[in-house]
Amino acid sequence: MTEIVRIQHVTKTFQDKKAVNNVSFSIKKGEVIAILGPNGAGKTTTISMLLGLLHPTSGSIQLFGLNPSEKKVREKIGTMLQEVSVMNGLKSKELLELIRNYYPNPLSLKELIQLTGLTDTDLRTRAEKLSGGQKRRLSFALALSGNPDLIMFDEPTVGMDITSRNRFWKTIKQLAAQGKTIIFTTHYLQEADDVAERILLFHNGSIIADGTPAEIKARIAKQAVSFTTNDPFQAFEKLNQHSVVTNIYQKNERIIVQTGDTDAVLALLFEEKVGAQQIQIENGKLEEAFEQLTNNHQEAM
Ligand SMILES: Nc1ncnc2c1ncn2[C@@H]1O[C@H](COP(=O)(O)OP(=O)(O)OP(=O)(O)O)[C@@H](O)[C@H]1O
Repeated sequence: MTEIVRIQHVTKTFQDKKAVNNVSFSIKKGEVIAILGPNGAGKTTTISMLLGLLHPTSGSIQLFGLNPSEKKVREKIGTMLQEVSVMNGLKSKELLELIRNYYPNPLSLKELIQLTGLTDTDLRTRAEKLSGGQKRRLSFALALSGNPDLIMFDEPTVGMDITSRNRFWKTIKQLAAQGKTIIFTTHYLQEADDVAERILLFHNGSIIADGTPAEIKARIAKQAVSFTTNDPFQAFEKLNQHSVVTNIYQKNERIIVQTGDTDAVLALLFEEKVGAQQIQIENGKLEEAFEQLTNNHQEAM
């Protein structure tokens, strides 16, 4: 598969603050990537460098095998930044036509309307009179107007209501299905889990985990099998002898068996005849994985 993004040993220092610290990763065509992390993790700085708006203090960045600031690269990129600023004096439709004309292979107005949900009223309104939500729709349409191969967003859903948010992610999934490469930053674990195929988890300027949402969960969130039984004491005794059981405890009426292999524990429940009822498999939550990863990392430093 074609490599679209390659970042090698990139560091960005502001005064003596290392906002991004020796980060390397590459992204292939068609991947949907979430850059996830708490405040100050280095997400915006990374996206800004990918967009060619900031230059790395050291290390190298290539997009489509070229420098991010080259015209050939810029024509293939669409973006919507946190601060939405649009040109005053023009109606949305005029602005869209203007920007579309910059690109060799733009999307039609009809396609842009279909993708972003821009309304007739939006299109007729002058840029300075647009509401926050209308501005967002316009800037999303502007981002897509050049029919970009690579789309990058910095916290795209901040300030969107739930309907706009759902619509936005539906469109992103549609674009991903067409083979577009998509990178977005977010604080929201749920968003990363729902939309991204791969998460780069940033903390203090470094990548502390890189994998699918499922891999990140499996790596550290504990999975468990839980059940009820008439004889908890006997269940404890029997299950505790097996090395596949990492921890066992009782919570409310349920016995919780933590493990790296829920299938093996399930088999044990029947082999050991512990009288298990109402059996459930509990998968680790991404929220917990996120907290544990960032906490562990802090402790290690
Ligand atoms: N222009 C700048 N000058 C000085 N320090 C900066 C500058 N830009 C960012 N920083 C610092 O670099 C670190 C990383 O900032 P960055 O904005 O990349 O984080 P972030 O993960 O996007 O955070 P948030 O989620 O709050 O937007 C922070 O400590 C920030 O204060």
